[in-house]
Amino acid sequence: MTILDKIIRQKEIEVELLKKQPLPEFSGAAKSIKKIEHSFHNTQQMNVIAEIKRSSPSKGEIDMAVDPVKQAKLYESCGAGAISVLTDETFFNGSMEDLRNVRKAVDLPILCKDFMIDPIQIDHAKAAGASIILLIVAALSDNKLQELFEYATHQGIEVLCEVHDANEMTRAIELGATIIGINNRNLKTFEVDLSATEQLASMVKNPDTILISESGIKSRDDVIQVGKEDINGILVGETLMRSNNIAALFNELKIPITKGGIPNAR
Ligand SMILES: O=C(O)c1ccccc1NCC(=O)[C@H](O)[C@H](O)COP(=O)(O)O
Repeated sequence: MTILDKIIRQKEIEVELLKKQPLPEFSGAAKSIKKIEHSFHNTQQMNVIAEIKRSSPSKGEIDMAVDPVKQAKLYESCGAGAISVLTDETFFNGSMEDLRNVRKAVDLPILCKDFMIDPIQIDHAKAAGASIILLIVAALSDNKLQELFEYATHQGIEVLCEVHDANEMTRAIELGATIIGINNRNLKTFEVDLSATEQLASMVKNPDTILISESGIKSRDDVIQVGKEDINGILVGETLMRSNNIAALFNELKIPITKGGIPNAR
């Protein structure tokens, strides 16, 4: 059984529990939630989705003592375009409470980084103040993917549709996903290969699709590599969480971009 299978099995248990709980009040109601779809178009620098990640199955403990609110405010002040909060408890030591607290502290779009298999999870993400949720194509049948995509969209929640290979990218395009994340990490083997972004981004022909390169990005050179294709943003977790100079790291990662990719990257 792969780690993704184990995570999904755990989510099935959690979903049954969520269905027995009352839905918390929407804590982010007072905020005007900015959309990634608008803010990631036509920018002049690489957009950074900065992640709050205490630990992970592939790396173990990263920063168990992190204060998610302090970290999110730091990301915002350094120019993050959005914040990703890992809300899974069992495998990443995150929580929906983290997201709720971050929502109160920052005005940026917030991605609920979890493993969605049921609409009830989208309700809880929305109630905590998420503006965008993740749908991992590898973890969902076509029917489930469509159901969750339509449900989230109908709720006014944006969807980051995550792919790792050509077949998944075809499914995301056929679904009509407007924001596609190319995960450089294979969630079954943990292997990271930044060339996944280059290979899969070229399959996207709609210039309005927002493309995000996810995982394994550590340096300016890595951004230049994934930016050979026309991507709009990068999702960075571990490197930011381990950095002791986050402002300098943002300067390194926020490379000028133009339509068609980073100038001179090829
Ligand atoms: O990070 C993992 O080990 C992992 C394992 C299984 C499923 C998902 C996993 N990570 C979620 C992510 O997609 C990353 O947190 C995100 O892309 C940031 O990656 P990184 O910059 O490499 O921390």
